[in-house]
Amino acid sequence: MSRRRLYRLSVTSQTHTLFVAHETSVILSAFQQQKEVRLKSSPADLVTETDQQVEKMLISAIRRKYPQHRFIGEESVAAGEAVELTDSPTWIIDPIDGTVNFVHRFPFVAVSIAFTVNKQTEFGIVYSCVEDKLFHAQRGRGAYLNGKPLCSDIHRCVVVTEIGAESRSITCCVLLCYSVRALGTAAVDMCQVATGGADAYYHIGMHCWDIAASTIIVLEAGGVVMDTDGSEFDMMSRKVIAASSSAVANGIAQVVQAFPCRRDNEAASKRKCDTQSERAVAQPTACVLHEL
Ligand SMILES: Nc1ncnc2c1ncn2[C@@H]1O[C@H](CO)[C@@H](O)[C@H]1OP(=O)(O)O
Ligand SMILES: [Mg+2]
Ligand SMILES: [Mg+2]
Repeated sequence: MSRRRLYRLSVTSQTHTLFVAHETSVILSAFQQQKEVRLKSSPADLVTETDQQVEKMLISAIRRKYPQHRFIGEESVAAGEAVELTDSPTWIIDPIDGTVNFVHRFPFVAVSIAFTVNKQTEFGIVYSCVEDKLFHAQRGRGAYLNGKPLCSDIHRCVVVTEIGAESRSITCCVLLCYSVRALGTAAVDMCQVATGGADAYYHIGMHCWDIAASTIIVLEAGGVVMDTDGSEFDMMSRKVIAASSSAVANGIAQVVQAFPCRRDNEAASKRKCDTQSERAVAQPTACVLHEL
């Protein structure tokens, strides 16, 4: 499996070459192997050595180039780090989205990386490794699948969601739409809305690293992203609807009944984290994502 995709990310005045392919080749070679699996919060919340290894590789590569930048990584948070989204440049990373799939060799697993400045997402990358599909979007510059532009001209009435321990609202949407799908990776589910494979996606209980990158991909493809109650999307709320149009999104918001979820940044939100030095780093927002 020698598929390689090379991205050059230019952030502020610096240029950093991020070999997304290097990390994903680790995932692909581990995909067929026997894995040692550990449980996190529930029997459906798994982690493998590969999740941890890929997150470490990504963070150390980015940190070498941008020592001032901050990170929110799924496995770092599982190891005890706080979720603090500040105005500072922040990378939000899910090293393997779809770990249950990865463990079972169900071929939908993705690396999800978003980059935010002033709490706004500047770009997002979702790489569905086995499918070899690379979705990316940059704020104001559109969304792409393997380098080809995406648009949101879609009317196929397929809804994607996840049916996990915390996805109790699925029955509401089954009544509403023609068909429901669940791929087992929130990032790829949401990219289906960006491609037009699905009309809508909703999920309650996922985390910010599951959907940070795919949110900008849906928006830049012309789609709509909102809270499950129809209010403005809040990345930390653990509730999301993504749809091809406001009408579809609002239709889902009317039937989905959310249940209480602890916010991703609940503990951290009480802390003051916008220091002067962080603001200074956050000023230049220009960033460019090039496919080479
Ligand atoms: N507590 C939770 N409830 C629902 N979905 C969750 C969840 N925690 C993670 N997910 C994500 O939901 C999808 C599976 O249903 C995956 O994207 C999975 O991410 P993960 O594989 O990175 O853990
Ligand atoms: Mg995930
Ligand atoms: Mg994960």
